[in-house]
Amino acid sequence: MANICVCARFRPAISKEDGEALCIARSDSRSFTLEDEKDEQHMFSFDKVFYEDSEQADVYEFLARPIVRDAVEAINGTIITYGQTGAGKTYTMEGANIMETDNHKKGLLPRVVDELFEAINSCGETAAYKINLSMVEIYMEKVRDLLDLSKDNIQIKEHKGHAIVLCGVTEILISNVEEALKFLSSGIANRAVGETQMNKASSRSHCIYILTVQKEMEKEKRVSTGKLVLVDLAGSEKAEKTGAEGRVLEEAKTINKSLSALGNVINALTSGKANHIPFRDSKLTRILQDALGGSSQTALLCCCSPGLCHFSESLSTLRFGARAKHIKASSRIGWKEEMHDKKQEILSENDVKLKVLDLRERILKKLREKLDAETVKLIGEEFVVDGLLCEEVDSSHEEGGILCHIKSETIASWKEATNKLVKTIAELGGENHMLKKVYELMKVEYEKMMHENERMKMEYEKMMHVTKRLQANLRKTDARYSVLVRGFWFLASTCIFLILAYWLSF
Ligand SMILES: Nc1ncnc2c1ncn2[C@@H]1O[C@H](COP(=O)(O)OP(=O)(O)OP(=O)(O)O)[C@@H](O)[C@H]1O
Repeated sequence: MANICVCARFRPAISKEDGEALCIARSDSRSFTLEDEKDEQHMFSFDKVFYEDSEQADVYEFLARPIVRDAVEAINGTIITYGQTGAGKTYTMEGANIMETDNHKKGLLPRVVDELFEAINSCGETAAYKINLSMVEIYMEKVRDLLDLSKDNIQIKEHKGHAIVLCGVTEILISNVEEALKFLSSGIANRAVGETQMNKASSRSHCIYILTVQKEMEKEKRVSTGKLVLVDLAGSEKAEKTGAEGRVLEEAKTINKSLSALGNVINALTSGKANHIPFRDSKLTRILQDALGGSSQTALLCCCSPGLCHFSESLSTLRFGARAKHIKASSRIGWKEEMHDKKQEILSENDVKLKVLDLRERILKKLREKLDAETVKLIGEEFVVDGLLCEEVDSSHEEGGILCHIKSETIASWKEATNKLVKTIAELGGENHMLKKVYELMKVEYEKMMHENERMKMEYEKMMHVTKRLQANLRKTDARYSVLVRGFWFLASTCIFLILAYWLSF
């Protein structure tokens, strides 16, 4: 998935909206028009649009499945649901209920869990997997551990390798789908939920589900990790419309503030002058730093209500999505290049170590020819102690870990590049095919023209021959004509002379 995959979803009208006019006119599976009461139209295009009749499974297949598959291969991914309160974010994420078994109502989260376990169970014995689950919510600008409510102010730190870490968050090792759903269900029960006019069970917090997939390859003695983050954002809302007051109003203000901070980050990332991205302006943007500014594969689902009365909220949600669509790999390249440089640095360090090792082996081999084995061993150890020569490179050490991490980043960028290449190759293939056809046509035309040319050449030669003959005839005719003229003048002058002579004789 290049850059950010942005989709829009319109939920069906709910009972209290029955009979209400709709604000959406479908174009195709990627674009639609939003219309207000005055028939003013706003065209939008996304990677995919899920209309009112779309299935939960369709959303999962398009938006989440590729990211989940990649997480198993140690590529980080983030899925975010965004939108107005009551627009269907939680329904999309969790389903009607996290334990829901009805396939029509089952949300992204249980499907993600299913797919993760299916993927790791079908990979054979080449690798051992561990899946850990963490769940936090950002409520009133505090990060709370939903799996251990005593941790109600978790700190966010940035690791050396730019990864965002939640310090001390509970991580539960889950070994099967049932266990995962059980913990998810108890975490969800701990979420801050309140009733607003718009939504009976409105999420008053941003909820973040983190599934970490650790893959241990025994043969290669390597461990790699893929982090899958699902974010169910709290809904943006207009206080006057939701009828919020008191605590609910305070919650709404905090939610709107953090969503504005998210909007500012998106604006900074898409403005092209991203010297400073205000990730630190809110807990939400800080946690999403990885997903938006880093190397994670990210999918954003803009949830909207289809009713005309929600037009302005839907418009602002969709504008947010349209803006996010412009977050390009370029703003995330800095990180990738840094990782690439780091990788090169480590690789060249290892290269030097290998050369030194080779030198050590050669020296010790020479010494072995002259000295006994024990003395050579002692000298070898002395070399290492003195720092003259190094010990063998162990790829499973710290660098191995960094390399694994870098590898996942590199795989992601290579994958992205490969996808682009495949697309370009397909396009070029099409162009090539067309050019070949044009070439064939031109060849036929050229041959026709050459043939015509030959014919014209022959015609020309014939004409030249005729012209020459005509010229020769003309010259002959000219000569005859001058003889005749001269003869005529001779005869005429002779006659005149004879007439004069005759006349004079009288
Ligand atoms: N695709 C859908 N199909 C059927 N019902 C839906 C769909 N999407 C949402 N709903 C229903 O709409 C209502 C509001 O949805 P939901 O709670 O998911 O909204 P939300 O965006 O999470 O709101 P908030 O931000 O307030 O938490 C719920 O009753 C939900 O069951």
